[in-house]
Amino acid sequence: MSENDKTFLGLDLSTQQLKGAVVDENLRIICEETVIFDTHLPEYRTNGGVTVNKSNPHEITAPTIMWVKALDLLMDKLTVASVDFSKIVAISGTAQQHGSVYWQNGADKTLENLDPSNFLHSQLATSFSIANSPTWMDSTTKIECKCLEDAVGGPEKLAEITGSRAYERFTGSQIARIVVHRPEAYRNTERISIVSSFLASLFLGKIAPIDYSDGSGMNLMDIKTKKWDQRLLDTCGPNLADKLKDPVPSCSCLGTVSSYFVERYGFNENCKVIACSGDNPSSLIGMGLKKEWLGVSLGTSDTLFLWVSNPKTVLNGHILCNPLDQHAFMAMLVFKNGSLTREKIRNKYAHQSWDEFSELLERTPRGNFGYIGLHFDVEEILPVAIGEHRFNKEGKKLTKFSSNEIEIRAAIEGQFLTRRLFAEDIGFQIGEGTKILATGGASANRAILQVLSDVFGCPVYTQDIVNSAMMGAACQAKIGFTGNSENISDLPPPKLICEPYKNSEEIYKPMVLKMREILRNITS
Ligand SMILES: Nc1ncnc2c1ncn2[C@@H]1O[C@H](COP(=O)(O)OP(=O)(O)O)[C@@H](O)[C@H]1O
Ligand SMILES: O=C(CO)[C@@H](O)[C@H](O)COP(=O)(O)O
Repeated sequence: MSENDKTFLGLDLSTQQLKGAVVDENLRIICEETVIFDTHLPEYRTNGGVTVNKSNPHEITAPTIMWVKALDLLMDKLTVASVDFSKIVAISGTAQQHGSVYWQNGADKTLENLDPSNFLHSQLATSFSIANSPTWMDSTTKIECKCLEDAVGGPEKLAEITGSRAYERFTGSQIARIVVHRPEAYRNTERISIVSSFLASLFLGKIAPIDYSDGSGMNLMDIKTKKWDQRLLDTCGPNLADKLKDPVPSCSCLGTVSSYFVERYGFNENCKVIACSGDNPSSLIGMGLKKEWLGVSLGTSDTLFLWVSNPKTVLNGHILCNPLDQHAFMAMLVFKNGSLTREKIRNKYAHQSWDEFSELLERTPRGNFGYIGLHFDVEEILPVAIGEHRFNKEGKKLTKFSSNEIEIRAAIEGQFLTRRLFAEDIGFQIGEGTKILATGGASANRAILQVLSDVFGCPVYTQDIVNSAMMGAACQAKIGFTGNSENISDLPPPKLICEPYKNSEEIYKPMVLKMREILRNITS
């Protein structure tokens, strides 16, 4: 195979869809396909890729086997698109963070002996001891979170060790809940994966290890030593070290693709499988995020992240292991009510049209006459709050606003004001010289980015690829293959999309203060 014939496969198993892209040596996309869970796999009846338990709305899961079937479907789509699988020299992936997969006793053997004439989903149907994987949207583990913090001496101590105080969606407390509520299923669990290492396992034909970066989103790992903390493992469940196995450096080579993919799709038997990671760490890679930039991902969740060398302990946010540099870290803030909330607002006030939504958003003045809307459709992480809240300039609670455009701007400004407030609280340097690099589905919307730019007082850039997590996965494949992280300099450069209006700081600085007051009232 000549140099130029080499290709890489990057996959993104995110909340709402599974995407895959084949890229060439210069990271140019040759082919890209998507499987949307709600529409392409309606038999699983998910909404936004997840299932909300009707009797406990905090319990939000996804059928594990749906993700397997999505991979079968994606591979078919790539085949129909005439991808030459024999040219792919390395595969890697990215996935929603924190979600967990419980492999039934014997699953590793099943993975090793897959029959290439059959679909993966029909062969793995009985391989999961828990059928519905807890997702990052779940918030059922308050009790377990308290136990984790108590085990090491409180939230600060846990944040110092693992990079985060206990969060309900983090995998440690989720495992602990399974141990309490499904003890029999836990006993029958051979191994536990997080969604990214689960994706790697399907290609590897054996249960894959967890990478440092996504592993630091579990409240179980010491982010400095990169080892599981035994006290935390013991608090969550018996023999947990055996079920997790040791984590590995991000972008490390795990082995070659399983014979199933060689025989069924014509992959080269030397094709490497590179450790998969979480969608936010992969986005940091796929954006080529430099030190002076703030990454803002507007996907199902909204996240803010940046590269940090010497992180402080933070209580409202996370420090994760950096996926590119084992001595560095990334700081991150996550907001649950991102795109699905914007979609709700669009459907209610703009006839389900992004064009109409954008037009109405652009028609209202910055600051929105002081009207602020907060929409926490599922329990928010920052702040911990739920429900719809509307306020006028004087901070008086209202039940609705007088027009659709005021509703829209109030909701979008409300989102970005809370994001700025929490970003400032954990010391993100926002101001002169800060540049935002936006990604994720909603970064295609210029009107939304203008509000982001005005509220933060920074210019906003995007890249030619909307899905930086998937591009990050392709980069991981290339880095793992070549063993060199300098090899990803071909990423598209950031393009300036909008700059803040001159008086935006005069408008939004006081509104951040007002927001602080509002949040104090709705969360107390
Ligand atoms: N033009 C648009 N304006 C605003 N939001 C958009 C637009 N196009 C797509 N989106 C949002 O992007 C979201 C999906 O983003 P994406 O980053 O693909 O999600 P994830 O990776 O979490 O599955 C959708 O829920 C949709 O609301
Ligand atoms: O919980 C987090 C990060 O801590 C979320 O960001 C998930 O990783 C889901 O990501 P998207 O599907 O929104 O990309």
